[in-house]
Amino acid sequence: MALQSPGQNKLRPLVVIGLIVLVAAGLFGYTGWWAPRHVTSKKLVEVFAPPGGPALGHRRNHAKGICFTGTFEANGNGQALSSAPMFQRGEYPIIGRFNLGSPELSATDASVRVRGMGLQIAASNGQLWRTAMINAPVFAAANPDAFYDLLVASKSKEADAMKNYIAAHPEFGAFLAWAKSAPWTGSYAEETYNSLNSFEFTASNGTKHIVRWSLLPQSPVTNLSTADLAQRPADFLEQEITERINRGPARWTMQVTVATQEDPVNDPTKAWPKDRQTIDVGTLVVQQIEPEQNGPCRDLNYDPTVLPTGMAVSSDPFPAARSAVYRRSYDLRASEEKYYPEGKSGVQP
Ligand code: HEM
Repeated sequence: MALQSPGQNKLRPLVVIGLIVLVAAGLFGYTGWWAPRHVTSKKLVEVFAPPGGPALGHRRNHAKGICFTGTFEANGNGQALSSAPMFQRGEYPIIGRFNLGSPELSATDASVRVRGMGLQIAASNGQLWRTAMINAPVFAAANPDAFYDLLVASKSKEADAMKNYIAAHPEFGAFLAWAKSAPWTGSYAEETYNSLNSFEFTASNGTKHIVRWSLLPQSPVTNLSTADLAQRPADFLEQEITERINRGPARWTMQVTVATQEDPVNDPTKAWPKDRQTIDVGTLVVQQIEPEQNGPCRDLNYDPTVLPTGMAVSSDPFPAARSAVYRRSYDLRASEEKYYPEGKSGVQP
């Protein structure tokens, strides 16, 4: 029988607590995207910087954009999936932003393949749903580390950098195929915007589903030829959307797609099969173009983890990483006072 001194007995609870902390920290690090073997938000923000340096006072990616306001008209059908207050039939105010997927503030609209939309829907009880979506049907990388490696390779001076990246990441192929072959539309109003990341919805009865969502344009879609595109002015998308909304609102159907057990929920490079259940939950109505420089979007960070009751992140590693990166980008641009356009919005990041 082993003998224990009174001192050893006193220490035991501390040792046990220490072990629990170590195991918990290990598990947390294993699941957390910021564990040492993972890329950090600092590196992710820095890798976007163009050769001439970042656009000070502006978003570190999707720098060029145009703000809007309007309403989300919920039809009530979303309640079958989520108890989110903005899924109750009714109208909810929105603040959104059309943008180009580039860190360059001076990018020409015809040169950027990825177009995006940042969106905030506010419920009357103050709860918010923030999302940032793009027109691609799949994302370029399967996880934040791979996305970092892709950005590094795309900027590398080594001739084989991209070739090597593609060889090591065949999953990049789906995005590449879309980028090469998808038609270019002539308007932000004609784009489909996809969440790509998956989230967990919980209905009032406790039922849970993993979902992704998309905004499908109700405006007719006209594709531009390459020749047409080449002739468009540098800011044609902003001019077009401003003129269009001045004439009347633009609308999108918000569609939620429900995953089955077989679907990959933690990898946005993988589309789900076309036959998955979808529910149209309402209509997004863009009513007013707002000033970009000092308007209501300036102080907003479309952090995809800002979610109402009934919505939560899933096992998809992107939203947590994006939250940290968007926060860092926000903190940087807001602290660059000389370049951060002045204005009053009252909106909190
Ligand atoms: C690890 C992956 C990602 C990184 C590092 C990243 C990085 C960034 C950064 C730095 C910003 C600017 C944030 C701000 O200052 O407010 C931004 C904005 C944005 N991102 Fe991402 N992003 C990632 C993934 C995604 C994905 C998966 C999507 C689409 C599904 C997306 C869509 C957007 C859009 C639309 C905006 C502009 C939102 C706005 O208008 O403010 N991003 N991203």
